[in-house]
Amino acid sequence: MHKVFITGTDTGVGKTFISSLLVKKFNAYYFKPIQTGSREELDSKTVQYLTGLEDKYFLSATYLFKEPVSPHLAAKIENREIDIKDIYCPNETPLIVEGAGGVFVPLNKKFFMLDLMKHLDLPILVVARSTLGTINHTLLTIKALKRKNLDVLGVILNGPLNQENKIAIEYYGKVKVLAEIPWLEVITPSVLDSLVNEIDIDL
Ligand SMILES: Nc1ncnc2c1ncn2[C@@H]1O[C@H](COP(=O)(O)OP(=O)(O)OP(=O)(O)O)[C@@H](O)[C@H]1O
Ligand SMILES: C[C@H](N)[C@H](N)CCCCCC(=O)O
Ligand SMILES: [Mg+2]
Repeated sequence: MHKVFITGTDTGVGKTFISSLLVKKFNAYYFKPIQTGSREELDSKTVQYLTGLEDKYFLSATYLFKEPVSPHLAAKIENREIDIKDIYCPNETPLIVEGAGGVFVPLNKKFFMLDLMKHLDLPILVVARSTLGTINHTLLTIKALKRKNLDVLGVILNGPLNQENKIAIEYYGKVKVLAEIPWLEVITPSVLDSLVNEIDIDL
C-alpha cells in the first residue's frame, strides 16, 4: 500500500473509522485535505486517538472550515473559496487521504470531491454502509468514479454483515468488496487494535 484516497457513499458511513484501521495496519500517514466542522473534533484527531501514532503521521489540512456543512457552503460562510489546485498530494508514504462526504459533494461553484480525486489521481477505496440502500448508493458511486477513469481498488462494507449486499455490489458494480467490518458496541484504541489483526486486507 503506497497511497490511497478513501471516499464514501455518504457522510458518516465510516471513512474516518476505516482510515484509522488502515493507518494503524500499515503505519501510514493521514491527510484530510478539506475538513469542515472544525469546531467539533477533527477527523485527524480521531484517527490519532484511535491509532496512538505520533504527531508526524498527521498532515495538516489544506482547508479547514468551522461549520459542519458541505465544503462549498462552509467556505462561502467564511467568504473563502476552495481552489483544487492548492491541494498537493503529500510525498509521505504509506498515505491515507480522506475525502469529505461522498463523490458529488460540491467544493465550489464548479467542482466536486470527484474533481479533487481526479486532481490527486490516487487509487480509490469506497467505504459503504452494509445495510439496506447500500446497493444503489455504492453502484452510483462506483459509476461516477469509473466515468472519471479513476482506479477503484474496491469497496469496504461497514456495519452488520450482509452477504447478499456484498454479492450484489460485486456483481453489478464489477468491483471487489475487500473487507467487511462489523458494527461494534464501542470504538476504542484496543478494539481497533484487535480488528487490525483480524482484518485481512492488502492494498
Ligand atoms: N463499524 C462501526 N461500528 C460502530 N461505530 C461505527 C462504525 N463505523 C463508524 N462508526 C461510528 O459512526 C460515526 C461516523 O463514522 P465516521 O466518522 O468514520 O464517518 P465518516 O464517513 O468519516 O464521516 P465524515 O463524512 O464526517 O468524514 C462515528 O461516530 C463512528 O465512530
Ligand atoms: C460536516 C460533515 N461531517 C462532513 N465532513 C461534510 C459532509 C458534506 C455532505 C454534503 C452532502 O452530501 O449533502
Ligand atoms: Mg470522516
